[in-house]
Amino acid sequence: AKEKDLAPCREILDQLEAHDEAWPFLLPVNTKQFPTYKKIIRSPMDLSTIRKKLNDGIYKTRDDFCADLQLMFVNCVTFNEDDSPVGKAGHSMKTFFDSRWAELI
Ligand SMILES: Cc1ncccc1N[C@H]1CCCS(=O)(=O)C1
Repeated sequence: AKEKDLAPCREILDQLEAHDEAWPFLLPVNTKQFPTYKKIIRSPMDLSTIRKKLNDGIYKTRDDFCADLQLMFVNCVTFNEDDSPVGKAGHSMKTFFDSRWAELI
């Protein structure tokens, strides 16, 4: 198998989707509920979109996958206050992701 295959990405994504604080990230942000979102966030990203891209073979490397996760977290910090429910969930999810990602050799 390719030394840097994408199987660990599936595994980490499974764990992110199952995380207690994944709820803000499971689906694309609803721009009707948050009308300013599209103006402030130029490149929306969420876990369902990442799952589809992974399944459709869009990611060629692990780092392509990692970049979309980081985009999702940066969008969250950009739009949400750190002490808001969504902001706190985002920090928690990023800490979890970063620790699992670091475990990959
Ligand atoms: C990740 C994010 N950034 C900015 C605004 C909203 C969200 N997520 C929403 C997803 C649907 C449920 S919710 O509306 O409570 C939170």
